Amino acid sequence: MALTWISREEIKNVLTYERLIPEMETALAQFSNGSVVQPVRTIVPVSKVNGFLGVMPAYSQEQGALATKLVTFFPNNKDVPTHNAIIVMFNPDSGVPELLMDGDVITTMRTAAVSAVATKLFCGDDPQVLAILGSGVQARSHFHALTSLFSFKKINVWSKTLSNAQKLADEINGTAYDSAEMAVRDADVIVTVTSSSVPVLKKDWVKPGAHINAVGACRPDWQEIDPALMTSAVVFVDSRTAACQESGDVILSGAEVYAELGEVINNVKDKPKGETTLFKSLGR
Ligand SMILES: NC(=O)C1=CN([C@@H]2O[C@H](COP(=O)(O)OP(=O)(O)OC[C@H]3O[C@@H](n4cnc5c(N)ncnc54)[C@H](O)[C@@H]3O)[C@@H](O)[C@H]2O)C=CC1
Ligand SMILES: O=C(O)C1=NCCCC1
Repeated sequence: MALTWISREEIKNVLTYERLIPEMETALAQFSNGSVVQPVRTIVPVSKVNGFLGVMPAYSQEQGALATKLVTFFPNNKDVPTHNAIIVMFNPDSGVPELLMDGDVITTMRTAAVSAVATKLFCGDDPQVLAILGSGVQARSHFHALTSLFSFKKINVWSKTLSNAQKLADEINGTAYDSAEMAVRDADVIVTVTSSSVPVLKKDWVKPGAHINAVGACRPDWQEIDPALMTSAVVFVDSRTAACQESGDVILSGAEVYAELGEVINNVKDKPKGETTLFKSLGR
């Protein structure tokens, strides 16, 4: 059996947000209309580092794709990234494994591309101010994905450590804040991309009608969002089943999930008008 390896450099050379964002819109639509088989991932806790191994299989007959992503999240990593992933592709007719590829670049870009789809659905064409809470890998990918669609007049950055916020702000021509409240108060789009397991974004700080992409806190006992914000915003998810099993922000607040993004894309659910919207991203 000859297994082809596709490296992160090869993936970086072909993957662009211009291609990925429309592909993610299609994938979300197919997931929600049932044409993709994608059970909630299996999580193997690695408790000594408060991390996990996630096993994420999927099958699309339409696309002739049978694959599994294996991803680790070790939040205490310092000299290597906190997330590491590989993807295995099997021949969908024979079940023979054919491709092994880097999963880091895809995880990094795919996550931001899905937030970009959500932002485009709920924010109109002209959001002016973007706030990013967090300053790691996803903070950077979200900057790139969102600025591939929108021309923000101002980009605010907050991080737990001010020097990290400043470093990112310098890279992206943004403004660093030492208070999350100050960073988000005039924002039309807010992205929470932290490894925090307690809320970093409060309801009272958010401008009514803003859109939030809540990307961290993917375990049932972790939160990134104030419960009062979860229950007052219109909440969207990538997968309703996953949100009810994995999202502490949904489970612990008791927030109602209004719709999957795919249901809005498929015109099964209406878009809210003028309300604060929150996309709780868990990953696919
Ligand atoms: N929804 C999805 O599909 C995906 C979600 N994620 C999640 O997004 C988040 C960010 O991921 P990366 O940027 O790759 O990680 P990273 O390790 O590169 O960055 C993490 C950021 O969180 C900050 N942070 C850590 N603890 C904090 C705390 N207690 N309070 C506030 N900030 C804190 C760090 O300072 C850093 O800025 C993680 O929670 C990760 O699991 C990552 C990939 C996919
Ligand atoms: O979808 C993914 O990949 C991940 N989601 C949550 C955090 C770990 C990676």
